[in-house]
Amino acid sequence: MLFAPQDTYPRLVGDIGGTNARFALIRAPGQDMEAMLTLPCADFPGPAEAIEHYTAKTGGPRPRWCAFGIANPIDGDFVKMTNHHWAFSIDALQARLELAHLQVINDFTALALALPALTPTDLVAVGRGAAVARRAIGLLGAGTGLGISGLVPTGEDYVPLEGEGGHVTLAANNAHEAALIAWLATRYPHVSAERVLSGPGLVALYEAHAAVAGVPADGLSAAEISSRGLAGASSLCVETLNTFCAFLGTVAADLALILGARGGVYIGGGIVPKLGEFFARSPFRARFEDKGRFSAYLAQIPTWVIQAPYPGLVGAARALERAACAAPGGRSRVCGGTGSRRTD
Ligand SMILES: Nc1ncnc2c1ncn2[C@@H]1O[C@H](COP(=O)(O)OP(=O)(O)OP(=O)(O)O)[C@@H](O)[C@H]1O
Repeated sequence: MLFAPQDTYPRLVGDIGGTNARFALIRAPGQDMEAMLTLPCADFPGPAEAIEHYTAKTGGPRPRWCAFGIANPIDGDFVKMTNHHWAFSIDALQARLELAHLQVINDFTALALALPALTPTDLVAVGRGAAVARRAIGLLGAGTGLGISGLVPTGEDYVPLEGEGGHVTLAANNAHEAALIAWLATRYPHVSAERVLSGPGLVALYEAHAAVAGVPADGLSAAEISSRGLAGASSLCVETLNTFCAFLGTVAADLALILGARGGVYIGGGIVPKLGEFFARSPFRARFEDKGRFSAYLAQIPTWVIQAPYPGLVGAARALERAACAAPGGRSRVCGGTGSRRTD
């Protein structure tokens, strides 16, 4: 079906994590995202209510096209979130919201789509290395869970990866890490990377440090562990944060090797961007390069922390733009107005 560019607006974009749902609007072709709002998922029975709350607050004409990333694998029409109670049918959601087009994609697939649109001010480089153009790019991020994705170049474009890399098996790099993993294995049947590299994982890692050191663990939240670690107020929290960064270095390097990510590795999610200078000084980068015969290969690969405030929304906007361009008549009739930031 042919359509005019304005038929795809207003566009609603979203980024639904295990804890927070973020939304924004693109009202017309060529306009930037506006009215960004973050809502706690726990306050709503499902995405329909959260989106209705958002659109009632922002006012204006009803959105016609919508895309959101969600922290879940997408396999068919029914989505049941792993990290909280939301469960919904994509078709029913589209009908209830009276949308002409609805795209629900994995949140890290959406974030991967945003990467080419990020500018140097959106990124903080950690360590050396230089990106090679038109090579694969890696992406990982710890939040409520551990998201992993990437971009693989095809022709003039990229294909975003949709996998479940957060559930790979966590590997130890030394005897202390092996002891931590052995303790975690008494709690979980499978010690995946996400068991450590996430908000709940940071708490588990702190408890593992306490158990291995033979000292009592205080009942701290992930945010409390990181704030005490950043302030140097607790040696156990400092050690926990350093081990967290080291494990992230291991997993980021594994990802870079698997993808051949000479285009660089990006780090997003809700946790690392809050660690600031601590992360730059942490064992992350040394561990990233600590791969025996492949250390020199990894030393050439840059690693960046994403500091942009709403990169998932940029990715959802890119997903809509790609869908509009791919629709019959879209390339000639729709692709003029990006409604999101420039891509490569
Ligand atoms: N300052 C902090 N330090 C460490 N962990 C934190 C901090 N603030 C929040 N967290 C943890 O980060 C997680 C929330 O991450 P994020 O903001 O990415 O949410 P989300 O987008 O809903 O998550 P996701 O997309 O991973 O499901 C929670 O587990 C929380 O405990």
